[in-house]
Amino acid sequence: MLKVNKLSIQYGDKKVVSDLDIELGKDEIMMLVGPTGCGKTTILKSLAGLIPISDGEIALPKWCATAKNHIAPEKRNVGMVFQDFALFPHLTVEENIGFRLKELTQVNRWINILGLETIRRAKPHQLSGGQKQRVALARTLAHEPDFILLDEPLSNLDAALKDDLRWEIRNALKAAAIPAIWVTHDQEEALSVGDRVGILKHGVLEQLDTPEICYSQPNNKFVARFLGEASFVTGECNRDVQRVATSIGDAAYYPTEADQNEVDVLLRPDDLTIVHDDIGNGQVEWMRYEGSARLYSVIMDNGETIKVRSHHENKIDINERVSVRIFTQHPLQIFAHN
Ligand SMILES: Nc1ncnc2c1ncn2[C@@H]1O[C@H](COP(=O)(O)OP(=O)(O)OP(=O)(O)O)[C@@H](O)[C@H]1O
Repeated sequence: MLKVNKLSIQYGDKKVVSDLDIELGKDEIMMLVGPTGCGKTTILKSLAGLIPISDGEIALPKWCATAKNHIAPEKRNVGMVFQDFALFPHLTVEENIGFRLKELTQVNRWINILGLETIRRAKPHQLSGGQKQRVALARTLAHEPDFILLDEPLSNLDAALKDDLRWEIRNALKAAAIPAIWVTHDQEEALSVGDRVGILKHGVLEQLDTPEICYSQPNNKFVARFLGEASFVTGECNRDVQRVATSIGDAAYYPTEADQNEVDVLLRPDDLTIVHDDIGNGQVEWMRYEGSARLYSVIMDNGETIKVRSHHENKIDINERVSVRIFTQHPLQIFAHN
């Protein structure tokens, strides 16, 4: 189990990470996301012992690092997987995976699990990007680290490959039962492969929870906007029946402190329906074709802008009148109106 307690990190006078608390279960995968420059890589480096911390502690059962008690990287038994694979070019796949290992059981185990048998004697320059990343992962896992840090491991690979490989990585981490922190810029990846997602802003963790909770019950509008398309419409809460009424329909809501009369209601594009309607309640501003779906931006007659996702066969031209309605059966998240 990995425990990070009130961790703060500074570069000179500049505080980059503040009061970070994370506790990971023994085989838990935490995705770490946030805008560029918010401190994700800095956090990974501090956990690996590559940079000093200014406050707080990082603890595993075998050691505890603090500002005064720095633990050297090689004493932490941490595994790292980078976007550039970092393989030794002159060594074969099996030599890379077994680098400095005396015993080859783990090497053979991960070659087998990650499907590298046919390339075990190849050199890195003979491998595709996906194969290189599998080798890098196998090397990390074969060394049996106590925890693993992944810094955008898939960002140098093409989209089709990413999809499969992210699941292979998740399955391998689970098979190894090692806690992992995985930094990504890909929202879909963050929501689909992690057990929990941490959303960071200016070095502060805004929310750390399951993907479902972060997506459907974000703590604030920043988190809501960061994880997927988010529209906000004005609503009025009726506490007696726990429903919120808006200009495009009403729905149940998650009770929060923002439970005032007037609130802002979070709508995801899939919470809504859109049909062509000459009278309607809004007008299509733009449409983005996504293959199986179409994403519409609609300017409502009351001035609010709403994004709606619809089946690809539901084709509506720009500037056409439409009717947009709330469709979802699940409660909606509300925020204080501003
Ligand atoms: N060695 C350094 N010295 C001084 N400032 C640094 C150093 N490394 C990073 N920073 C600053 O710390 C902040 C956090 O950087 P970090 O690389 O951790 O962000 P990030 O969230 O990983 O960004 P990205 O998503 O772009 O990779 C940034 O403002 C960055 O400019």
